[in-house]
Amino acid sequence: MSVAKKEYKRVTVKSLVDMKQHGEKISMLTAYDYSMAKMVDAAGVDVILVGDSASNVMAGHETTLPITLDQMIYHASSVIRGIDRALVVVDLPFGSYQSDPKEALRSAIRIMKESGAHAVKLEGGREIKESIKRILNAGIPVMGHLGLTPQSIYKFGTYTVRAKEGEEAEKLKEDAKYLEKIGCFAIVLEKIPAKLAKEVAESISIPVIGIGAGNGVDGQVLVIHDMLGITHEFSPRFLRRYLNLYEEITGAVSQYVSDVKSADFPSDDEQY
Ligand SMILES: Nc1nc(=O)c2c([nH]1)NC[C@@H]1CN(c3ccc(C(=O)N[C@@H](CCC(=O)O)C(=O)O)cc3)CN21
Ligand SMILES: CC(C)C(=O)C(=O)O
Ligand SMILES: [Mg+2]
Repeated sequence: MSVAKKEYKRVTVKSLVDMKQHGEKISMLTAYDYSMAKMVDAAGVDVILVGDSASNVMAGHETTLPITLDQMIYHASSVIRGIDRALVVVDLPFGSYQSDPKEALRSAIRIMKESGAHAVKLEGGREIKESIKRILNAGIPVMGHLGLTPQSIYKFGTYTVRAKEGEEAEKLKEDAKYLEKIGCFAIVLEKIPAKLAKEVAESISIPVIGIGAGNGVDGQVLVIHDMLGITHEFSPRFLRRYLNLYEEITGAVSQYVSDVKSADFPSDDEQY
């Protein structure tokens, strides 16, 4: 397909749907702080996700469950100060939307008001439809998230590929259609068979962004620490590493340590 590339001054939820219509793939990466967001935005990424994966990569927790709404707002407000162009989507953290639709809306409003973000993302399909509808009714754009939903890790017990079986695949397809119908502007599909993801992307008109969901979808997302090789022990098959920053950074720091110990640093030129 020929791709007429249009430069969007500021990416909006509408420009993403436009991109799908024109066959232009959507690039999305996570960021959790000002300096990283500035680089990711300058490099031309379309969507920045302030993911609850901050719980893992920023705070060192084993799962995404412990991160709080206040902490997500802190990360999101830092990211917003770093960007000129990207659309910024923020994960509603575990516990901030599952108990009831009113609380879900309150949580989404806090994110929009206190961080300046442009949209929120919630994990789940029809189980959380009332919450999604309430947030949408308040004029807040919602991104869906189906397939591997890390906030439900203890229900499944593993991070293996989801929706390989008929029934789970059918449910996912119906959920995706439902999310489109009620007005979500895009959907993340995480770690499901490429064939199923392609089928879903072709069955709806809103963009489908994949992570471990193959090349038949409308865009891709990765955790920035993974693609830069900072989380060097995390090696799922879907990950492409563009740098090995773990080695670069530990190398630079150990050089600094040795320069300080040997009194090589600072030199005559590096003092007053
Ligand atoms: N650093 C980081 N990257 C992510 O992509 C990410 C997070 N954290 N935290 C939240 C979720 C969790 N995600 C995950 C977690 C594990 C696998 C995974 O595939 N892990 C192992 C074992 C899977 C298995 O049990 O089969 C793998 O080898 O692929 C994939 C996505 C995606 N998200
Ligand atoms: C992996 C992406 C989709 C995510 O939800 C996160 O980073 O929290
Ligand atoms: Mg997440």
